[in-house]
Amino acid sequence: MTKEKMGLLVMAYGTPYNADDLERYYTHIRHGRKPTPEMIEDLRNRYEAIGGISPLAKITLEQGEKLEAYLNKIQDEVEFKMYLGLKHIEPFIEDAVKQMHDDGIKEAVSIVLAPHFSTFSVKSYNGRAVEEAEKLGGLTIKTIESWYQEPKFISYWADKLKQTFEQMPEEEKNHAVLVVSAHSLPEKILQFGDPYPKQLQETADLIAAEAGVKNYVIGWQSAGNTPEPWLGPDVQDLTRDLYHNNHYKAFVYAPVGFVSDHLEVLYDNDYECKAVTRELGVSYYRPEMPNAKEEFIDTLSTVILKKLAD
Ligand SMILES: CC1=C(CCC(=O)O)c2cc3nc(cc4[nH]c(cc5[nH]c(cc1n2)c(C)c5CCC(=O)O)c(CCC(=O)O)c4C)C(CCC(=O)O)=C3C
Ligand SMILES: [Fe+2]
Repeated sequence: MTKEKMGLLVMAYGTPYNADDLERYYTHIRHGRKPTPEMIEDLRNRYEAIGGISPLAKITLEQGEKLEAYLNKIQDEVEFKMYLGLKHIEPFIEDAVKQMHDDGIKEAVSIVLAPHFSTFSVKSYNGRAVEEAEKLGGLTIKTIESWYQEPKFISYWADKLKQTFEQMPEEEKNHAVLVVSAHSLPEKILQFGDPYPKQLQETADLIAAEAGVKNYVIGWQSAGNTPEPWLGPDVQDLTRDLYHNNHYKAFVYAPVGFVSDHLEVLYDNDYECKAVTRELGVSYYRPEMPNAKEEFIDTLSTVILKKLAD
C-alpha cells in the first residue's frame, strides 16, 4: 500500500543569492518601493562585513531537507514532501504552493522558521500560503501560528545558556546579564493587540527559569530605517543602560526570534552589539543559533506532528 503524500511547506524570510539580487530583494521587502542608492550601499556594506553574502540561503534549504528526512524517518503514516516557500525572493511562498498543487498534493502542513506570531511576520506568511491554496483549489494547508512554547525549543536555548555561563570566568558569572531579543517591529502593532511582545517576554521567562539565569531582560534589534517609532529598547542602547545602571561585566545575547546565522545575528549582534561591549570593556557572548542541528530538526518535527494530531 502506498502511503498518503503530505505536503510540508517550510516558509522562511529569504536572502539575496548573490550581489545582483540585492536591489530587487530590498525592493520586495519595501513592498515595491525602490530603496535609494545610499540604502542599497548601506545594505551591501553590511553583507560585505559578514563575508559578502548571507549563509541563510544554504541554512534554510538544509533545515527544510533535514526536516523532511527526519519526519519520514520517525513516523510511518504519511510521506512528507518538502516545499520551500520564501517571503522575499524565489521560490516565493506562492511558487511553493503552486508546485504542491501541480504535484497533486491535497493536504499539507506549513511552518514558518520564526518562533513568534506577529501580524507583520507569521500572519502574512500564512495568509499568503492559504490565499494561494484557496485560489488554486483542492489543497488544504494546516498552518502553525507560533511554536515558541514548544518545550524542546525552550530547552535548546536553556542548554546553550547553561554551557555559556559554565564557561565564564568566576568573576563574570555573578555579574552577567542575559539579553533575549527578537526583530523589532513598528510600534503601531501594539494598537491592534499584537501578541508578539508578550510572546518574547514569555520566551525569556521560560528560558531564564530553565537555565537558572536571574539577571535577564528582553530587547529589540534590527529596527527598520523608517521615521515611524519601532519597538524598543534597542539591544545596543539597552547594553549601555544596563552597564551604567548595574555595572555588569558580561553580556550574553540570545536572539531567540531568529533560528539561523544571518545578517541580523552576524552583523547586528556579532558586530554591532560586540562593538558596544568592547567600548564598555565588558565580555560578549552569543550562543550558537539552532541552524540545522539535529536537536532543532527534532524540535520542528515535534511541533509539526503535534499540529497534525490536533
Ligand atoms: C519580524 C522580522 C523578522 C523575523 C521573522 C522572520 O524571519 O520572518 C525578520 C527577519 C529577517 N530580515 C532579514 C533581512 C532584512 N529585513 C529588512 C527589513 C525589515 N525586516 C522586518 C521584519 C522582520 N525581518 C521589517 C518590518 C523590516 C522593515 C521593512 C521596511 O523598510 O519597511 C531588510 C531591509 C534593510 C534593513 O532594514 O536592514 C533586510 C535586508 C533577514 C535575512 C537576513 C540575511 O539576508 O541574512 C531575516 C531572517
Ligand atoms: Fe527583516
